[in-house]
Amino acid sequence: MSLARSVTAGDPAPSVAGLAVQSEGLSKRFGRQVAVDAVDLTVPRGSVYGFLGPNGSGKTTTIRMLLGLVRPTAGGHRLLGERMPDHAAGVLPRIGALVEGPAFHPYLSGLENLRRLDAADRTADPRTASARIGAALDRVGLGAAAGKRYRAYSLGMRQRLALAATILTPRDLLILDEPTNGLDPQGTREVRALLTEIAAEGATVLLSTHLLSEVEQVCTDVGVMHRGRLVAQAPLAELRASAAPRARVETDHPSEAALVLRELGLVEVATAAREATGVLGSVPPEKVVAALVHAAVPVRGFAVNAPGLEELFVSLTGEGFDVSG
Ligand SMILES: Nc1ncnc2c1ncn2[C@@H]1O[C@H](COP(=O)(O)OP(=O)(O)OP(=O)(O)O)[C@@H](O)[C@H]1O
Repeated sequence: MSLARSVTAGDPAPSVAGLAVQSEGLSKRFGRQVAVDAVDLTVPRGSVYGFLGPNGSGKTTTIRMLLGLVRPTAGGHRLLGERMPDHAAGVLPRIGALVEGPAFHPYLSGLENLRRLDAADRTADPRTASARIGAALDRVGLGAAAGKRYRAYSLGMRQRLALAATILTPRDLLILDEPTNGLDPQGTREVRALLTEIAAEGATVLLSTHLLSEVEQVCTDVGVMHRGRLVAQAPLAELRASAAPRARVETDHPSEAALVLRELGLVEVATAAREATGVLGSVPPEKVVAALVHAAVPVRGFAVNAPGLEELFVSLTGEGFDVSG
């Protein structure tokens, strides 16, 4: 019996069940402008998925569609395996979202603001409210500033309070739009550590960012947006491997050189008119040179190209990424 047939009607297919977010052809037009163009997201459960792209590439609009804050022009999606928006009532309480800061009251303290939000959550037990709110404030590093009025909070503190609001109750999925925006370096480090911790506890985290370094530091998976399109999506380790250092041998005898590269254990060995290339892996470049000499392959030039993730993404999008932070 096929796996597909063992699933009862109406159940999501097993592959879908393994995904925290899945979209098909998700699209949004604003008048003539296509802001999001047929995006197929696959966010594995338990991953920290970096939704990476320059400003204006469509990340926020995609996130707003995922959360049902804006209606797609075309396409659809599932969250935690459930078709949206049909199952919104059951699924949304399991999701924490940070999109545009929640409406915090300027004259109430951070603590009082969280109390209000918590009280409005019908799924939260009022008897454990104080412990829950205190823990959330501590986790985002606002314990000491809990009694301060929101209007006196810095941008970074506001961002942390918004984050605290998303983790008041345990969530299966966090969807965060630029969660480290406006934070100082220390705050940025703390929030990144917190996200890693939340993921280690079993939740899936989808965060948008324009910082490649953020993806490299916290994410297990990445989706790259460019002008409304998802131009790449893969586990980070896979992308790193495809951006791995490659040896390039300039020679009039490319097939002989390729043979040497293969024998040494280089992978993805390829030949062109006057060159042979291969991914070095753990083979040191000097060993390649020595082997070529030993095999008497006439070499005119030798180079190691290590494109790195940044170069790989730039080649995909034709645009640079902000690598600071
Ligand atoms: N409500 C709207 N009406 C018209 N155009 C919009 C609207 N919202 C977004 N856009 C346009 O859609 C495109 C994608 O914007 P979006 O905010 O989704 O990008 P982004 O990648 O999140 O960038 P940023 O980080 O600057 O928010 C932009 O060109 C933007 O101007």
